[in-house]
Amino acid sequence: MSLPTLIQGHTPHDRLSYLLGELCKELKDIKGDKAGSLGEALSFAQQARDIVDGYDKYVARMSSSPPAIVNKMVDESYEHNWKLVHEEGLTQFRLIPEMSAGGYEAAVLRELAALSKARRILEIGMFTGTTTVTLAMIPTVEKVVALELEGYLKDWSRPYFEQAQVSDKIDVWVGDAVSSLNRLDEEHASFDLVFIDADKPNYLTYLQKVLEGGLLAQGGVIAVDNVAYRGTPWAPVPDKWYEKSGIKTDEFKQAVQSTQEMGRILAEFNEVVRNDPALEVVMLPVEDGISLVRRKGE
Ligand SMILES: C[S@@+](CC[C@H](N)C(=O)[O-])C[C@H]1O[C@@H](n2cnc3c(N)ncnc32)[C@H](O)[C@@H]1O
Repeated sequence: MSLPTLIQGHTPHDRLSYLLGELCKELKDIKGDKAGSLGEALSFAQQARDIVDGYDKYVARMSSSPPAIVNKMVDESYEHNWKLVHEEGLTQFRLIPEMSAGGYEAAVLRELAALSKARRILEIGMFTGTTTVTLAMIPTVEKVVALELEGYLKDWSRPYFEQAQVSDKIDVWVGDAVSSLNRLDEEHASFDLVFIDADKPNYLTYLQKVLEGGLLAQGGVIAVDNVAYRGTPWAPVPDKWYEKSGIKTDEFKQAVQSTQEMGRILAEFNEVVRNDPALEVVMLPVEDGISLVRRKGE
Protein backbone atom coordinates (compact mmCIF):
# COMPACT_ATOMS: atom_id res chain seq x y z
CA MET A 1 0.00 0.00 0.00
CA SER A 2 1.90 2.99 -1.20
CA LEU A 3 1.52 6.37 0.44
CA PRO A 4 0.54 8.19 -2.75
CA THR A 5 -2.23 5.70 -3.55
CA LEU A 6 -3.61 5.83 -0.06
CA ILE A 7 -4.02 9.52 0.46
CA GLN A 8 -2.55 11.47 -2.40
CA GLY A 9 -4.62 10.26 -5.30
CA HIS A 10 -5.38 13.41 -7.18
CA THR A 11 -9.17 13.49 -7.04
CA PRO A 12 -12.14 12.26 -4.98
CA HIS A 13 -12.53 9.59 -7.68
CA ASP A 14 -8.98 8.35 -7.08
CA ARG A 15 -9.74 7.93 -3.39
CA LEU A 16 -13.02 6.23 -4.11
CA SER A 17 -11.34 3.88 -6.59
CA TYR A 18 -8.73 2.98 -3.99
CA LEU A 19 -11.39 2.26 -1.36
CA LEU A 20 -13.47 0.15 -3.73
CA GLY A 21 -10.30 -1.75 -4.68
CA GLU A 22 -9.69 -2.48 -1.00
CA LEU A 23 -13.30 -3.60 -0.62
CA CYS A 24 -12.95 -5.98 -3.59
CA LYS A 25 -9.79 -7.45 -2.03
CA GLU A 26 -11.52 -7.94 1.34
CA LEU A 27 -14.50 -9.62 -0.32
CA LYS A 28 -12.25 -11.90 -2.38
CA ASP A 29 -10.36 -12.93 0.75
CA ILE A 30 -13.49 -14.17 2.50
CA LYS A 31 -13.45 -17.96 2.45
CA GLY A 32 -15.80 -20.67 3.66
CA ASP A 33 -19.59 -20.68 3.87
CA LYS A 34 -20.02 -16.95 3.49
CA ALA A 35 -17.97 -16.77 0.27
CA GLY A 36 -20.77 -17.89 -2.07
CA SER A 37 -23.30 -15.35 -0.81
CA LEU A 38 -20.77 -12.55 -1.17
CA GLY A 39 -20.13 -13.28 -4.85
CA GLU A 40 -22.78 -10.79 -5.88
CA ALA A 41 -21.50 -8.15 -3.47
CA LEU A 42 -18.06 -8.53 -5.05
CA SER A 43 -19.52 -8.14 -8.52
CA PHE A 44 -21.30 -4.91 -7.44
CA ALA A 45 -18.11 -3.56 -5.88
CA GLN A 46 -16.12 -4.39 -9.04
CA GLN A 47 -18.70 -2.70 -11.27
CA ALA A 48 -18.65 0.38 -9.04
CA ARG A 49 -14.87 0.44 -9.24
CA ASP A 50 -14.89 0.08 -13.03
CA ILE A 51 -17.27 3.04 -13.31
CA VAL A 52 -15.31 5.35 -11.05
CA ASP A 53 -11.94 4.20 -12.40
CA GLY A 54 -12.81 4.92 -15.99
CA TYR A 55 -14.73 8.15 -15.43
CA ASP A 56 -11.98 10.78 -15.43
CA LYS A 57 -10.13 8.98 -18.23
CA TYR A 58 -13.28 8.72 -20.38
CA VAL A 59 -14.20 12.37 -19.82
CA ALA A 60 -10.69 13.42 -20.86
CA ARG A 61 -10.71 11.14 -23.92
CA MET A 62 -14.06 12.49 -25.13
CA SER A 63 -12.87 16.10 -24.80
CA SER A 64 -10.65 18.01 -27.21
CA SER A 65 -7.00 17.35 -26.50
CA PRO A 66 -4.77 19.88 -24.82
CA PRO A 67 -1.92 21.23 -27.01
CA ALA A 68 0.71 18.55 -27.75
CA ILE A 69 3.33 20.52 -25.83
CA VAL A 70 1.36 19.89 -22.62
CA ASN A 71 1.71 16.12 -22.91
CA LYS A 72 5.42 16.60 -23.51
CA MET A 73 5.72 18.82 -20.42
CA VAL A 74 3.80 16.34 -18.27
CA ASP A 75 5.88 13.38 -19.52
CA GLU A 76 9.17 15.21 -19.03
CA SER A 77 8.15 16.43 -15.57
CA TYR A 78 7.73 12.75 -14.57
CA GLU A 79 11.25 12.03 -15.83
CA HIS A 80 12.71 15.01 -13.96
CA ASN A 81 14.56 14.42 -10.69
CA TRP A 82 12.67 16.89 -8.48
CA LYS A 83 14.05 15.22 -5.35
CA LEU A 84 17.63 15.91 -6.39
CA VAL A 85 16.76 19.45 -7.46
CA HIS A 86 15.40 20.09 -3.97
CA GLU A 87 18.35 18.41 -2.24
CA GLU A 88 20.69 20.68 -4.22
CA GLY A 89 18.80 23.68 -2.83
CA LEU A 90 17.40 24.73 -6.20
CA THR A 91 13.80 24.66 -4.96
CA GLN A 92 12.50 25.76 -1.57
CA PHE A 93 10.00 22.91 -1.46
CA ARG A 94 10.07 19.33 -2.69
CA LEU A 95 8.00 19.45 -5.87
CA ILE A 96 6.24 16.42 -7.33
CA PRO A 97 4.94 15.98 -10.91
CA GLU A 98 1.41 15.37 -9.60
CA MET A 99 1.25 19.10 -8.80
CA SER A 100 0.45 19.73 -12.45
CA ALA A 101 -3.23 20.26 -13.14
CA GLY A 102 -2.63 18.14 -16.25
CA GLY A 103 -3.95 18.12 -19.78
CA TYR A 104 -7.68 17.72 -19.22
CA GLU A 105 -7.91 20.52 -16.68
CA ALA A 106 -5.86 22.75 -18.97
CA ALA A 107 -8.42 21.99 -21.69
CA VAL A 108 -11.29 22.85 -19.32
CA LEU A 109 -9.69 26.19 -18.47
CA ARG A 110 -9.00 26.83 -22.16
CA GLU A 111 -12.73 26.41 -22.78
CA LEU A 112 -13.60 28.72 -19.90
CA ALA A 113 -11.16 31.36 -21.14
CA ALA A 114 -12.48 31.09 -24.70
CA LEU A 115 -16.15 31.21 -23.65
CA SER A 116 -15.59 34.19 -21.37
CA LYS A 117 -13.48 35.88 -24.07
CA ALA A 118 -10.70 36.47 -21.56
CA ARG A 119 -7.86 38.55 -22.93
CA ARG A 120 -5.75 38.98 -19.79
CA ILE A 121 -5.28 36.02 -17.45
CA LEU A 122 -3.64 35.69 -14.04
CA GLU A 123 -2.48 32.32 -12.72
CA ILE A 124 -1.55 32.09 -9.04
CA GLY A 125 0.74 29.04 -8.72
CA MET A 126 2.19 27.98 -12.08
CA PHE A 127 4.26 24.82 -11.41
CA THR A 128 5.60 23.59 -14.80
CA GLY A 129 3.30 25.86 -16.78
CA THR A 130 1.00 23.38 -18.54
CA THR A 131 -2.08 25.51 -17.92
CA THR A 132 -0.11 28.69 -18.56
CA VAL A 133 0.99 27.62 -22.03
CA THR A 134 -2.45 26.25 -22.94
CA LEU A 135 -4.09 29.56 -22.08
CA ALA A 136 -1.41 31.60 -23.84
CA MET A 137 -1.98 29.56 -27.01
CA ILE A 138 -5.57 30.80 -27.33
CA PRO A 139 -5.22 33.33 -30.18
CA THR A 140 -7.43 35.95 -28.50
CA VAL A 141 -5.51 35.84 -25.22
CA GLU A 142 -3.07 38.74 -25.03
CA LYS A 143 -1.23 38.07 -21.79
CA VAL A 144 -0.91 35.41 -19.10
CA VAL A 145 0.78 36.53 -15.89
CA ALA A 146 1.86 33.54 -13.78
CA LEU A 147 2.89 33.96 -10.13
CA GLU A 148 5.27 31.29 -8.88
CA LEU A 149 7.34 30.96 -5.72
CA GLU A 150 10.04 28.78 -7.24
CA GLY A 151 12.44 30.53 -9.62
CA TYR A 152 13.57 27.10 -10.82
CA LEU A 153 10.18 26.58 -12.47
CA LYS A 154 10.48 29.78 -14.46
CA ASP A 155 13.69 28.41 -16.01
CA TRP A 156 12.20 24.94 -16.44
CA SER A 157 9.17 26.16 -18.36
CA ARG A 158 10.87 28.75 -20.60
CA PRO A 159 12.00 26.35 -23.40
CA TYR A 160 8.47 24.93 -23.64
CA PHE A 161 6.92 28.39 -23.86
CA GLU A 162 9.44 29.18 -26.61
CA GLN A 163 8.66 25.94 -28.49
CA ALA A 164 4.97 26.82 -28.34
CA GLN A 165 5.87 30.30 -29.65
CA VAL A 166 4.02 32.06 -26.86
CA SER A 167 6.87 33.16 -24.57
CA ASP A 168 6.13 36.81 -25.45
CA LYS A 169 2.58 36.37 -24.12
CA ILE A 170 3.67 34.94 -20.75
CA ASP A 171 5.14 36.88 -17.82
CA VAL A 172 6.30 34.75 -14.89
CA TRP A 173 6.64 36.66 -11.63
CA VAL A 174 8.85 34.78 -9.19
CA GLY A 175 8.23 35.24 -5.48
CA ASP A 176 5.53 34.95 -2.88
CA ALA A 177 2.16 35.42 -4.56
CA VAL A 178 0.86 37.84 -1.90
CA SER A 179 3.72 40.28 -2.62
CA SER A 180 3.26 39.84 -6.36
CA LEU A 181 -0.48 40.53 -6.05
CA ASN A 182 0.27 43.71 -4.09
CA ARG A 183 2.67 44.82 -6.83
CA LEU A 184 0.20 44.02 -9.58
CA ASP A 185 -2.42 46.04 -7.74
CA GLU A 186 -0.05 49.01 -7.42
CA GLU A 187 0.51 48.78 -11.17
CA HIS A 188 -3.30 48.85 -11.71
CA ALA A 189 -3.21 45.51 -13.51
CA SER A 190 -6.53 43.90 -14.28
CA PHE A 191 -7.52 40.41 -15.43
CA ASP A 192 -10.57 38.82 -17.04
CA LEU A 193 -9.78 35.37 -15.68
CA VAL A 194 -7.88 34.49 -12.50
CA PHE A 195 -6.85 30.91 -11.73
CA ILE A 196 -6.05 30.34 -8.05
CA ASP A 197 -3.92 27.21 -7.67
CA ALA A 198 -1.07 27.90 -5.22
CA ASP A 199 -0.75 27.06 -1.49
CA LYS A 200 -4.19 26.23 -0.08
CA PRO A 201 -3.81 27.98 3.32
CA ASN A 202 -3.54 31.29 1.43
CA TYR A 203 -6.56 30.75 -0.82
CA LEU A 204 -8.78 33.18 1.10
CA THR A 205 -6.06 35.83 1.08
CA TYR A 206 -5.64 35.41 -2.68
CA LEU A 207 -9.37 35.61 -3.27
CA GLN A 208 -9.73 38.72 -1.12
CA LYS A 209 -6.75 40.43 -2.73
CA VAL A 210 -8.11 39.75 -6.20
CA LEU A 211 -11.62 40.90 -5.31
CA GLU A 212 -10.80 43.86 -3.11
CA GLY A 213 -8.09 45.36 -5.27
CA GLY A 214 -8.83 46.21 -8.84
CA LEU A 215 -7.31 43.00 -10.13
CA LEU A 216 -10.54 41.39 -11.32
CA ALA A 217 -11.91 43.20 -14.34
CA GLN A 218 -15.61 44.04 -14.56
CA GLY A 219 -17.41 40.76 -15.40
CA GLY A 220 -14.26 38.74 -14.69
CA VAL A 221 -14.20 35.16 -13.39
CA ILE A 222 -12.05 33.51 -10.75
CA ALA A 223 -11.45 29.75 -11.05
CA VAL A 224 -10.24 28.07 -7.87
CA ASP A 225 -8.63 24.64 -8.07
CA ASN A 226 -8.76 21.67 -5.66
CA VAL A 227 -11.85 22.88 -3.82
CA ALA A 228 -13.00 19.24 -3.46
CA TYR A 229 -9.54 18.30 -2.18
CA ARG A 230 -9.72 14.51 -2.72
CA GLY A 231 -13.15 14.50 -1.06
CA THR A 232 -11.72 15.56 2.30
CA PRO A 233 -13.92 18.67 2.90
CA TRP A 234 -16.94 16.34 3.39
CA ALA A 235 -15.26 12.95 3.95
CA PRO A 236 -12.10 13.50 5.99
CA VAL A 237 -9.29 10.96 5.98
CA PRO A 238 -9.87 8.97 9.20
CA ASP A 239 -7.10 8.88 11.83
CA LYS A 240 -7.33 5.10 11.77
CA TRP A 241 -5.76 5.03 8.32
CA TYR A 242 -2.51 5.91 9.95
CA GLU A 243 -3.05 3.71 13.01
CA LYS A 244 -4.12 0.64 11.05
CA SER A 245 -2.04 1.02 7.94
CA GLY A 246 1.06 -0.70 9.23
CA ILE A 247 3.15 2.14 7.75
CA LYS A 248 4.60 3.85 10.77
CA THR A 249 6.89 6.37 9.12
CA ASP A 250 6.88 10.05 10.03
CA GLU A 251 6.43 10.83 6.34
CA PHE A 252 3.19 8.89 6.26
CA LYS A 253 1.92 10.37 9.53
CA GLN A 254 2.64 13.89 8.27
CA ALA A 255 0.99 13.16 4.92
CA VAL A 256 -2.20 11.97 6.67
CA GLN A 257 -2.21 15.01 8.97
CA SER A 258 -1.52 17.42 6.14
CA THR A 259 -4.32 15.91 4.01
CA GLN A 260 -6.71 16.22 6.96
CA GLU A 261 -5.63 19.84 7.49
CA MET A 262 -6.08 20.70 3.80
CA GLY A 263 -9.60 19.24 3.96
CA ARG A 264 -10.45 21.58 6.87
CA ILE A 265 -8.90 24.58 5.09
CA LEU A 266 -10.79 23.94 1.85
CA ALA A 267 -14.04 23.25 3.72
CA GLU A 268 -13.75 26.63 5.43
CA PHE A 269 -12.79 28.38 2.19
CA ASN A 270 -15.79 26.89 0.39
CA GLU A 271 -18.18 27.95 3.19
CA VAL A 272 -16.88 31.53 3.17
CA VAL A 273 -17.27 31.82 -0.59
CA ARG A 274 -20.69 30.18 -0.63
CA ASN A 275 -21.98 32.48 2.15
CA ASP A 276 -20.65 35.74 0.71
CA PRO A 277 -23.75 37.59 -0.51
CA ALA A 278 -21.66 39.59 -2.97
CA LEU A 279 -20.48 36.50 -4.85
CA GLU A 280 -21.94 34.00 -7.26
CA VAL A 281 -20.21 30.62 -7.07
CA VAL A 282 -20.62 27.28 -8.77
CA MET A 283 -18.51 24.30 -7.85
CA LEU A 284 -17.74 21.95 -10.72
CA PRO A 285 -16.86 18.30 -10.04
CA VAL A 286 -13.99 18.55 -12.50
CA GLU A 287 -10.89 16.62 -11.45
CA ASP A 288 -10.22 17.72 -7.84
CA GLY A 289 -13.04 20.31 -7.97
CA ILE A 290 -13.00 23.78 -9.52
CA SER A 291 -15.11 26.66 -8.18
CA LEU A 292 -16.06 29.46 -10.55
CA VAL A 293 -16.53 32.68 -8.62
CA ARG A 294 -17.66 36.08 -9.83
CA ARG A 295 -19.16 39.25 -8.42
CA LYS A 296 -22.94 39.02 -8.28
CA GLY A 297 -24.76 41.18 -10.80
CA GLU A 298 -21.88 41.67 -13.25
C1 LIG B 1 -0.66 22.89 -7.72
S1 LIG B 1 0.75 23.71 -8.30
C2 LIG B 1 0.14 24.69 -9.61
C3 LIG B 1 -0.29 23.91 -10.81
C4 LIG B 1 -0.55 24.75 -12.05
N1 LIG B 1 -1.48 25.82 -11.83
C5 LIG B 1 -1.08 23.90 -13.18
O1 LIG B 1 -2.13 24.22 -13.72
O2 LIG B 1 -0.44 22.89 -13.50
C6 LIG B 1 1.04 24.93 -7.06
C7 LIG B 1 2.20 25.84 -7.35
O3 LIG B 1 2.10 26.95 -6.45
C8 LIG B 1 3.40 27.33 -6.08
N2 LIG B 1 3.32 28.06 -4.80
C9 LIG B 1 3.14 27.56 -3.57
N3 LIG B 1 3.12 28.54 -2.65
C10 LIG B 1 3.25 29.70 -3.33
C11 LIG B 1 3.30 31.06 -2.95
N4 LIG B 1 3.19 31.43 -1.67
N5 LIG B 1 3.46 31.99 -3.89
C12 LIG B 1 3.57 31.62 -5.22
N6 LIG B 1 3.53 30.35 -5.64
C13 LIG B 1 3.37 29.39 -4.71
C14 LIG B 1 4.16 26.00 -5.97
O4 LIG B 1 5.55 26.20 -6.06
C15 LIG B 1 3.56 25.21 -7.11
O5 LIG B 1 4.35 25.34 -8.25
